[in-house]
Amino acid sequence: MKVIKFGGSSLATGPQFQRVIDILQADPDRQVVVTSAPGKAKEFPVKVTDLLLKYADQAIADEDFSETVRALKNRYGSIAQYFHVDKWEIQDLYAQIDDLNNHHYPTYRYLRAAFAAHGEYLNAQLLTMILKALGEDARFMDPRQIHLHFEGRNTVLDEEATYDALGQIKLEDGVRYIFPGFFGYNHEGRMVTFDRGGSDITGAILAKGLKADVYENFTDVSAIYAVNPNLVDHPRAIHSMSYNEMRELSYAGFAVFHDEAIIPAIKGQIPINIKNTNDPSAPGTWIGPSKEQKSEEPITGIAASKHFAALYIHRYLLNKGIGVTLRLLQILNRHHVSYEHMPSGVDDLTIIFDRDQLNDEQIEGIQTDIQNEFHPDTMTWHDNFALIMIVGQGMVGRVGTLTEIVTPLKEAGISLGMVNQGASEISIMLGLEPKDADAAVQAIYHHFFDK
Ligand SMILES: Nc1ncnc2c1ncn2[C@@H]1O[C@H](COP(=O)(O)OP(=O)(O)O)[C@@H](O)[C@H]1O
Ligand SMILES: N[C@@H](CC(=O)OP(=O)(O)O)C(=O)O
Repeated sequence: MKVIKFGGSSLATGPQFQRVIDILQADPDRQVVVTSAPGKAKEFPVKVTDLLLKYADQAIADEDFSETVRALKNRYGSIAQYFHVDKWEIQDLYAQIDDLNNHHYPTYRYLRAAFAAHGEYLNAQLLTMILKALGEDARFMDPRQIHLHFEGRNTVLDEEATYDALGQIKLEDGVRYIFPGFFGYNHEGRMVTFDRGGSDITGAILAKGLKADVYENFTDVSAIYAVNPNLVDHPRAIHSMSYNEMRELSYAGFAVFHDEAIIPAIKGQIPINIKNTNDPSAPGTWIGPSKEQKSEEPITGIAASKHFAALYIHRYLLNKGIGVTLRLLQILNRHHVSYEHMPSGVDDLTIIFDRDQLNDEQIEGIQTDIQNEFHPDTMTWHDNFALIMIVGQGMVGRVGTLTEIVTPLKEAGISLGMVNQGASEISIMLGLEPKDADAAVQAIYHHFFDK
């Protein structure tokens, strides 16, 4: 059995839905289907999830949302019309859009989650209707088995409850099960969403929980490329890579697959195949356990992400102080802040944060407490910081890779704020100004791949 997830670009229009149906019908093993909300298309520049969040914010602010609701109905209506879906069935979807604003939600966060989740919730219902009309035995699955709750800014999966519940599902031959992605429910039965792009995570959880042979993830590119295709023309495709390589690359900016979606796949040892809905015969990219044979290329991919911030602290004999790191972490804990990385030198260290997770009050509070407790010689806050991750199993034990990475940067006149190599040796992280990040990625890519 295969779990097959379609991204928003694959389900954006009627013709795209037809491609999805052809892909499903080409393989009876594609039994568990995960849908995203309709994404962008040439004629629809805004994703349905963004429209729903706009609708939510307008409802919260007591503003007129009639135009937004019209746009939402138009998205589902145009797909339904393409397949001549029964008028009453479309009306039912429209009523669910209208009804969103008639419910009570305990907080704005739950309200926004319920609105956003309906992008996939309605799309899964629509796909089920269309498949049934085509004579398929298709069943809509409300993802009640996926137990989620909000914890601070994060969404947490209750693994035991989820995998117990999924373990109870007995799949019948010849039936297709259509699950909406991106959300689950808390113990009060409220919809709780993952972060943006989280339908990939739903697919991975179902693949593990239902013991799939493979997790197919259909998107709008024919492979994962060694570099973001928006930065380099015709970049080299990655045919296969390890879970750990993908985890690092998606963490650092390969938005094609959500970084947290790797974890259930690793735990269930489910191979992942990224494929293109518009070119389904292309082999795509395989992601699985570590390759036994060493790759010929030292580098598998280069990713960049610009949503970080960094705090640089310098004080002579910082390394001699006992419990310095512990006390720093206690300060972060007091301000409910988590950090991403903490590379250190003899007398200094840098703490790297996800900028999107911080507010101004926390930034101020952390600096004041560090000032009072450590009296650093220098402390500087970099509000915008970019990280580049150069990843490759082929770097392990290889001599001179770092020189090869920094040489093209020197030639391009790009200065680095930080260099850090992970203990696993499969990645090297560079920290630099966001304005230099794209040029740095291009320079490193051309050095390694344009030979
Ligand atoms: N290294 C990469 N390889 C392939 N695509 C990438 C890479 N980095 C970023 N992307 C972007 O990811 C996009 C696909 O992800 P996404 O838009 O989330 O798709 P979907 O709607 O199918 O979920 C591609 O169109 C591409 O622009
Ligand atoms: N629809 C949600 C979740 C998702 O995973 O979408 P996509 O598969 O289009 O990235 C979002 O836009 O974030």
